[in-house]
Amino acid sequence: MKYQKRQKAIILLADGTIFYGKAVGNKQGTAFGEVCFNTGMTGYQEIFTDPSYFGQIMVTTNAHIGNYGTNAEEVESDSVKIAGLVVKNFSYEYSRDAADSSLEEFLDKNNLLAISDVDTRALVSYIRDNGAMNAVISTEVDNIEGLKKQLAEVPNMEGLELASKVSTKEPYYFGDENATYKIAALDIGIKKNILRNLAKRDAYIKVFPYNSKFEDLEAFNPDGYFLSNGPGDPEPLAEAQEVAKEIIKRNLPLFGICLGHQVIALANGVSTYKMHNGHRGINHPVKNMVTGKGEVTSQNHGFAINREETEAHEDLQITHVHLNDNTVAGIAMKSKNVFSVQYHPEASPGPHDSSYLFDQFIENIKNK
Ligand SMILES: NC(=O)CC[C@H](N)C(=O)O
Repeated sequence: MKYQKRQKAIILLADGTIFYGKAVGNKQGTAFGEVCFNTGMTGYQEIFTDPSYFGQIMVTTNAHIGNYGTNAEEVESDSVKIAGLVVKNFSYEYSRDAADSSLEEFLDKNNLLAISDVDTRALVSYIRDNGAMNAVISTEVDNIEGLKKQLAEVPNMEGLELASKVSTKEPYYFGDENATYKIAALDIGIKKNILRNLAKRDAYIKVFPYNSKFEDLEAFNPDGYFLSNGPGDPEPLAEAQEVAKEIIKRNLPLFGICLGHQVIALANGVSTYKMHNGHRGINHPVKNMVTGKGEVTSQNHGFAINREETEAHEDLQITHVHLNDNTVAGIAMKSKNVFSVQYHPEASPGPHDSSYLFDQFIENIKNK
């Protein structure tokens, strides 16, 4: 048996609640972030590398994590983006032909602190009841008071701008340069599978840093514009909102996913708010209000757009609704070539019910 004497570890929540566990591997250390949970039964590697999770400590509700190893191609960015990991059973062994390393090696390479043997069911039901909050995971189990002090200094997710921490520093290209359509994508935390989905639909994409100006994107002479997913609060993203306003003003084809959707709402004067607990999983039910059809969707967000303000807005239509809590899951502008969704049609991980949204974007470009 590997690591028979593993370090004791804790997760300490901002309200003082403690859950106990053990460090994964030989790791020792401390990591801070906002605690959140994902209910997906599969797709842990995609989750851990999704830039939208930057600054968050991930609790997985699936009881076995690591059992199918990792594969260099199943990433949503070039590194692990979560701040820390909390699991029930961590599998040091893995069995899958396509895997090229164990999850333990993968996390070590990325220097990520993970703790296991935590009663994640109790932890998740606690944070479901008490709402999103900051937390620390640590092997310093005898330094609770010290950890509490440090934890109190960690900034709140509300109001926090994080896109700059994960965005590309320089523009780059994705796909085949001879493709039919050119798309300018603003990277406020973009997932690779969004780029793959656009490229697969005959698009050549230029990806721009979070603080680019509309003119920078326009200089690529794109047929369509895309605003990506990403971490943190959408409210402080003034530059991205400005880009959205300029695109909207010119009635150019625009599609936004998750953080990008929130930015489009803000550009229309609709406010966003922090949810009690976000939506994170791969079986979230959404109703398409235009077709009346249901979709099972992949979701990962802790903020949402204000429903009343969206309803009152004369140029906005609610196209998608989350069936668990009636929050707005998608919007379109009535007089413009602009639409967006709060969830993840790129589905990495997740079901493919919503991939038609990428087709719709390409149609919008064609019809322009
Ligand atoms: N996946 C995302 O783009 C998340 C958007 C935003 N950071 C939120 O938590 O709501």
